[in-house]
Amino acid sequence: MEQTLPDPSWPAPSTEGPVRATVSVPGSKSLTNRALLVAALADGPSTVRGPLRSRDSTLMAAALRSLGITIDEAPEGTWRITPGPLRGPAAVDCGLAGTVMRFLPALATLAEGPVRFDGDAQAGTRPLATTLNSLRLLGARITGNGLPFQVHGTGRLLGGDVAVDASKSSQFISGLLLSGARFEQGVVVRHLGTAIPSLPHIEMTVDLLRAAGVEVDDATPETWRVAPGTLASLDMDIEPDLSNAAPFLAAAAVTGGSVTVPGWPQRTTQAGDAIREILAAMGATWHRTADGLTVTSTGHLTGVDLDLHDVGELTPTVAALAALADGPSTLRGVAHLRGHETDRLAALEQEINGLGGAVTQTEDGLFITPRALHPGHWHCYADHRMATAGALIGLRVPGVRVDDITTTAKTLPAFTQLWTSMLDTSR
Ligand SMILES: O=C(O)C1=C[C@@H](OP(=O)(O)O)[C@@H](O)[C@H](O)C1
Ligand SMILES: C=C(OP(=O)(O)O)C(=O)O
Repeated sequence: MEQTLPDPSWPAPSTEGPVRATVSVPGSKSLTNRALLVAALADGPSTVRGPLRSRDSTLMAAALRSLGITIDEAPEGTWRITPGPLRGPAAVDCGLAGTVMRFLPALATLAEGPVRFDGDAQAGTRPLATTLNSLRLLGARITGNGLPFQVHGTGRLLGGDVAVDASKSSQFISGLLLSGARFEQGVVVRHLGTAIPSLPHIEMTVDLLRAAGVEVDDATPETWRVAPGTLASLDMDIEPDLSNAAPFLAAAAVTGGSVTVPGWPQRTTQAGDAIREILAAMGATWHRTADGLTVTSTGHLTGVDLDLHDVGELTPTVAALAALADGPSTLRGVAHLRGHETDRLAALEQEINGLGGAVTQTEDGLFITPRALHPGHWHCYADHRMATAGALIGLRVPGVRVDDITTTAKTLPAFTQLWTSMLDTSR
């Protein structure tokens, strides 16, 4: 007898009414993984409150533990990180995490012994050679030019001046800066190439290093100088992840509702903060109170022409919003998204068009003309932000099935619970 296998895809919930909810979003991936790394290099134990627990941060923590760092997790969610001598042999699983594959090799040069790096098959397609070559220029011995590769740590790195082409990822620069104070000569990183994407993420790196007492000179554009020295231990709260908050705020925007995210920081280096102004440019309104950031909308969104170079992480959410807007949109400045978890420009074009949309890739972005969309399968390509973009479109288009919603575990394992309870409280 023929058997039909159950469809493992996730039926994205849709709603005709406005979404009205308060959604508490877990900690920032970018802050959590930087805090872990800086704490691992510090001269004493650090306390990190409210860290993100997700695949990317678990991989970072596991890698640091295998290198000799102690990370104790208290039940209320606080991490206590106690540095120790960094040592190999160790094995680092990068998964699909850019922060692990591009931040940890520099730290691994400071370990005594070999450190082997590997990751998901799809991680092998993400740009990485710049990280390895820049470390070689600073004195490291590394075998391999991409995943898998091995850092032959000697417990020290000379450091000094290095020129880097970071036009494909800001993480090439952040990775060198984060460990740079522990290099014998510190590090001077100069960018040579077309514009660096995601600059707020480099500001976040500099900010965190300064919080650890490291001297960083970023007065010259596209040049960073990290003085050699010790890193002080951290005592910090992790902000909510504002890029992960974006699809929830966008849910208010596309349904004519109102969503509040508690704990929205007054001042932040997170690129995701830009979602406020993007939603405002599309016709929604936002205001901040002691309760958090609230986005309210009539449900009618205008098309926009936006350069997302600094905030590329938001592109899948913004593309989904644009597909549901009243007029066409152009998203520019995000050619580097071809090297994210998947080629996000190709994936967004393919998936929105698969539901009847009209999206065209340009050299550095997307041109999106809203069309009436129909039910269908939405493929994620192992990309957490493709999954949440599919959920957002599904809110307004009944019958969208997201093929692998579990990929949201990369940065937000609780996504489906938060999404469905946002809808439950709205009914
Ligand atoms: O340093 C970081 O934490 C990040 C930097 C950015 O990478 P790119 O510069 O490669 O875009 C961003 O997109 C990524 O999600 C996180
Ligand atoms: C690009 C992203 O991640 P990563 O840190 O793996 O580069 C992202 O989260 O959108």
